[in-house]
Amino acid sequence: MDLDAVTKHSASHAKPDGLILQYGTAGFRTKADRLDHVMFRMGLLAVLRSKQTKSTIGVMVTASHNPEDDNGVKLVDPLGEMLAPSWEEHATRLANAEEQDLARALVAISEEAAVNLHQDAFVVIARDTRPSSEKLSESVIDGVTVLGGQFHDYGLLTTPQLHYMVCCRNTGGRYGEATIDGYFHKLSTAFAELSKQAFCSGGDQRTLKVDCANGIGALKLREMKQYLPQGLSVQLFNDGTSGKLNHFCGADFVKSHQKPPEGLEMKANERCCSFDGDADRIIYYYCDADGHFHLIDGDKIAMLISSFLKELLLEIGESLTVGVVQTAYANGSSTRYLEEVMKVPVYCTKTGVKHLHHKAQEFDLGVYFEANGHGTVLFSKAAETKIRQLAKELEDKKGKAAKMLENVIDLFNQATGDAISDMLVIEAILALKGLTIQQWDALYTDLPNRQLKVKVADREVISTTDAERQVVKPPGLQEAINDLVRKYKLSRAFVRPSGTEDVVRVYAEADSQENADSLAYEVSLAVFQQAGGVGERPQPGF
Ligand SMILES: CC(=O)N[C@H]1[C@@H](OP(=O)(O)O)O[C@H](CO)[C@@H](O)[C@@H]1O
Ligand SMILES: [Mg+2]
Repeated sequence: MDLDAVTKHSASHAKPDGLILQYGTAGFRTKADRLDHVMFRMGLLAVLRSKQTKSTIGVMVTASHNPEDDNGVKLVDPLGEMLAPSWEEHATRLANAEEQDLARALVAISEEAAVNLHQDAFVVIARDTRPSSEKLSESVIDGVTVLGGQFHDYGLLTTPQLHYMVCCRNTGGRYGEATIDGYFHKLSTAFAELSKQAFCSGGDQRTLKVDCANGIGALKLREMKQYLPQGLSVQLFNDGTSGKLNHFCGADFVKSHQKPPEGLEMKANERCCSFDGDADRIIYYYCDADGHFHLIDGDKIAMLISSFLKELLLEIGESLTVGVVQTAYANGSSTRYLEEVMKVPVYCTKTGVKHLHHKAQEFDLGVYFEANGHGTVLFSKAAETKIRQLAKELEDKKGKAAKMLENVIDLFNQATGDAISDMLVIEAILALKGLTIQQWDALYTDLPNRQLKVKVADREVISTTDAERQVVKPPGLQEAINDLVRKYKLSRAFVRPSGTEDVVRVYAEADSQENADSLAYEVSLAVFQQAGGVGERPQPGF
């Protein structure tokens, strides 16, 4: 390592005085103008990780659903998964090192992680459409090259597309070709094959309206349109030509405000969906004839997908295990429906995709979705081999089901949740089953719920257990929540410190919206009072 060169280059990526950041649930995120040093240092770290794993590592510059003037960065590990936890610690340490300690921190990390410094390093980089992203990705490249790493800059990609590229590059092309064309080709071929019966020539054209959050999803979906069968017409809204990224639009806005995005004209019963700013989340919705808005979130998506998979498995007569992984934010009705009606085992993990992904790997077919629309399906190696073999051997109805499952494997992005890939899976399932969005929605009714944020002086004073459903500290807070929950029917509430924002999140559900709202308010007040709330006290009413 040429530490003198590192120190010299680092001087032009100076760390703002006193700035301390944490590699959180989704990497580093803050205002874009405070991130230059982090980008440079993540370039350095990616080189070390690449040398250590003897693999290509990805660096994605994005702040997903956060405002346009934020930005962020995360590293993608060899198989397209999130960075390993021990390296998250290295990332935090490197990002927070004072200028004069940077070289020492690099050496310490290399030693602790037993990095062979003579090994070659290769890093792939991509970015979202934020105005700050291009400059920041150049800083990543500066970090990579100063340590002698090779790189390829993909330029503009969705986050899941970068995960896909990393996975392709480290699996000798078995997963697909590591180009944008390879991605489009893989997904569109699987989609066309899976849904060919539904989209055969002469059939009705199905229309889907997509709110692209004025982000990267718009660019990539527009490029993909030419690959899709005639039978599916995808109409893009909030495509970035005029509106601001994530501003009153996108999956996060729609899910958290439970209302339609601006910039998308909805007629009654039209099928619509929203991507988030880096296109790794998707949410569906529609307005009924009375003008009521209906949200179909990640829980209902998981339900639709797992029921389709179960039907196909039943058809081929294979007893492969299907498990659904959720977080505490999953609507109580969804958990009940999956367990009691569909008889699918459901597991709850901590918030954050890496936890769900990890749990989902325990099943032959692991379906995971956060309620906010981030998710995918993972197939174990054994299940994939079995299904591909059956697709060759079986005939008639069984053979058809096995081939469909094979196409489902290819259509899902198994590295991470992917709005484009998930959208195509959902569109295929709805078309094949002849389901309208209303019929899908009607399979169960969500319990009314409310999410709130509370500002506290230090959110780390709250610690939780039981997949974040119970508070352990500060003492007395969980008892207070229990007492409040007891006042309402079909109620549930929990609080946890956010991993991406400086707030404590409060979630409540109950038998009516009014009750969910008051429970959420009362719990917020308890947090404010017992966990050091700052600023304005929570107020009732929304
Ligand atoms: C309630 C909620 O939606 N939380 C989000 C949010 O995490 P927090 O730790 O709650 O800030 O951002 C994560 C990263 O995008 C996402 O995985 C997660 O689901
Ligand atoms: Mg995102």
